[in-house]
Amino acid sequence: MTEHEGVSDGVAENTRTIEASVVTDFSDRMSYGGYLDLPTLLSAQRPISRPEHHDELLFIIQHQTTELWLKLVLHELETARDLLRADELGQALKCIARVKHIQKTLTEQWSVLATLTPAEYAQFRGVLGNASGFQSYQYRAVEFVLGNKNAKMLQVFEADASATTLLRHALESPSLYDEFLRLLARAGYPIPASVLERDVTLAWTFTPELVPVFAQIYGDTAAHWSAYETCEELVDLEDNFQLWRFRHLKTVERIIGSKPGTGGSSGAPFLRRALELTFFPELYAVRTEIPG
Ligand code: HEM
Ligand SMILES: N[C@@H](CC(=O)c1ccccc1NC=O)C(=O)O
Repeated sequence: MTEHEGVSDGVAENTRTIEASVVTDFSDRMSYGGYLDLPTLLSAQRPISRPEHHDELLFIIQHQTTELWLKLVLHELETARDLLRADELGQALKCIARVKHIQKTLTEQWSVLATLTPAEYAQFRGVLGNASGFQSYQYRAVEFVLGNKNAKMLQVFEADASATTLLRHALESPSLYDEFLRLLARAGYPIPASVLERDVTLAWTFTPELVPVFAQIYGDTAAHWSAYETCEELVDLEDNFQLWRFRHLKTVERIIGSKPGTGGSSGAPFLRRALELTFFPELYAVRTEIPG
């Protein structure tokens, strides 16, 4: 032992001394793996190709991590919607800010899957049968919470009672946009009664009467700051959502070209049409009305 051991021990070996205070006995204590239930999480990757294809693990983990993030996106968006209902605008914006970061991560993550070549994917695509991301109920619930409702999307979940319950609840609840418009009405903005009383189970469609309301907000941002800020946060959400859809489409094009999808759709052409969907059309239309 040298007199400098306290600071230099292990440095030459490129190892770090574990401090004596570090807890090592977890026989009777909460541990990392126990808290996170890692045995469950890490036993949920079960490739089914035989012999097992090297890249199937990538395919599974890409989907599972997306589903985990979607779970949090849904949690945050539902909370944001409830906070808008309670006129807690600042707190709602905090949730939306978090969702925006998750969306960026999800969009960026496509580059990992893009390392899967067409030939590699073709070697195990067959085992997927008719499974498809089209059957992601969390993805569909996020679309619903953002207002793009479509009751027909519940059809594919008929054999899955818990997915149906989750989606039916999202279908029948007012969307984030519905609650924002109700908040604006409470704040004195002239939101038409037809908007406030609409059937919230239907997809939101372009409502021209709202454009002058937003034109007033965008025409004097200082006077309408909190409404304006929320509008721009919603535009960010839609923008990010579309970027994810675009990267999905482009990844699909490079991996399966124009092959039909395992879910039974035409594949890339079907995904391309999703780029025409919009959550907050009036927030885009208002831009045309800005003088100049
Ligand atoms: C090799 C990679 C992938 C390919 C070739 C692919 C292909 C497709 C195709 C062709 C569809 C249309 C439905 C069908 O007929 O199957 C679809 C839908 C979908 N996929 Fe993927 N996908 C891939 C990866 C992913 C990943 C990683 C996710 C993340 C969860 C995902 C989520 C979705 C979702 C949510 C839909 C429904 C989209 C909509 O309704 O517009 N996909 N995918
Ligand atoms: N629809 C894809 C298959 C696919 O990507 C997939 C299969 C099972 C579980 C999730 C999937 N992801 C997205 O559609 C295809 O047509 O190749």
